[in-house]
Amino acid sequence: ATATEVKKPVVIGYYLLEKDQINSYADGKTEFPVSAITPEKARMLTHINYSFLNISEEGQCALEEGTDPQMARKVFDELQGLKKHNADLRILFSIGGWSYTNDDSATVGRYRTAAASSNARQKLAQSCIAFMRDYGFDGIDIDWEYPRAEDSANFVALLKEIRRQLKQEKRDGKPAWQLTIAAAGGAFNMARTYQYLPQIAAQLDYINLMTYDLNGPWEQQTNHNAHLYGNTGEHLFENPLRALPFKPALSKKVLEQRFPSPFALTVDAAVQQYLRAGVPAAKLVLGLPFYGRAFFQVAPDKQGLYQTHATPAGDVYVGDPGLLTGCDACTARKDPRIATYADIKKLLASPLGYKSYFGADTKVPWIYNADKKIFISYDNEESFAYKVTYLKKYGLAGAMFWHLGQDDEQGSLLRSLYMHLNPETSLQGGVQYISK
Ligand SMILES: C#CCO[C@@H]1[C@@H](C)[C@H](OC(=O)NCCNC(=N)NC(=O)NC)[C@@H](C)C(=O)O[C@H](CC)[C@@](C)(O)[C@@H]2OC(C)(C)O[C@H]([C@@H]2C)[C@H](C)C[C@@]1(C)O
Repeated sequence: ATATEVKKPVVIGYYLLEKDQINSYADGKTEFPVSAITPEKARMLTHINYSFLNISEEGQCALEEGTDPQMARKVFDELQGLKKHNADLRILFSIGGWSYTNDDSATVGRYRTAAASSNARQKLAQSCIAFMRDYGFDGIDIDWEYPRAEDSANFVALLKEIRRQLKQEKRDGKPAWQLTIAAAGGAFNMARTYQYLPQIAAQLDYINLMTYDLNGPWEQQTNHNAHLYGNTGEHLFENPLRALPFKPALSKKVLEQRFPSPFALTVDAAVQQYLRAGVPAAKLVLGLPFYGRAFFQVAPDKQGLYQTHATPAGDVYVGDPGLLTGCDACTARKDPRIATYADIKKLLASPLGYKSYFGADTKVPWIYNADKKIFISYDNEESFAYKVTYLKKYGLAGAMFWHLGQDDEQGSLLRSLYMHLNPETSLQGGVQYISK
């Protein structure tokens, strides 16, 4: 490669296939089988992260209990098969995810324990690398949401152990093994490990920022899922990073400069906080949501923005699954609070009164249905254009997104993301057929 050749931006797509979908994979009824990742899509991706593995009771990398290993192998072989369309494509598996690792999860203890001693770390790392080799993966992504402050040093030690063992694994002729994590996209979750970020980053190829879920039914007012910039009308927060026990202590002046407070919880705020922590921009990957979040009983002022709402906030949804009028898929999934980009496009095309707006300052779209008093915050090709311009401005490695199965049939979001990241390709009219 010529010295001047700029590294291709990464496009990291999470591929979710839950246990029951794996077990019934051969029945042809899978919602989003690997075959839905068309050759064209495979050529627009640099990484696919299979979600999720868990840590077993024995402290090892494993399929979720009750997963049929033969069917899992079929799925993984199909994922590896995508490389025939794109020789540079890397397929990693992701361990964890919200359900297995949030503070109230039944299995979060396994993560804390696995990181808490050198024996446990060595055993987990060894099992993950064996799993990776056995199924032909190209690396490991850890999606622990989130290590607590008291877990942070152990978390660094775990990453070091995995990296140490990966270095021992010969990988002649194929792309080097990679180790990545999914990391907090908001200052509150970021605060837990903030002071360890340089040490965490040193072990990693990429840090996938979950710069979404910035607002949801847990907030008093409606606001955006993943707005790039703030708005003077939105709720501001005291900056939790300012209160961290920095050693040596930072002067009041430095604290005020580094951690503006109060501040708006935005994508830009998160990226700047990672950069100020000393994380190399070239390891940062900007997370994009392929889903939107719906709020109910929302007043019409400001087209539903920054209004009170009545949306059940619990992890398991209780209430009418049909609240998001017109979203049959949401009703089938029994949760009207999360709509895929595909669902949202259908709602906007329907005669049900969903109107879309775009924030001149926040650079994200939203929907308000005055008749049904429904507010939906989401992302689209327009907000992605602004986010790609932003990530290029700060020299980030590229984009990640949650998740592949939420795009529309044609894969419009992925294509717009790819084209904005690779404008030279789009000049040649469509995805370059990378034949290798
Ligand atoms: C990492 C993650 C996101 O987890 C999703 C769950 C946790 C889903 O979370 C998200 O979609 N989060 C979007 C942001 N992504 C992440 N937090 N993490 C991430 O992107 N990592 C790369 C939430 C909104 C959800 O639907 O949770 C419901 C209760 C509301 C829950 C927990 O019952 C659940 O319901 C379904 C939809 C049936 O899915 C399962 C899970 C049991 C699976 C296991 C969780 C999953 C994949 O839907």
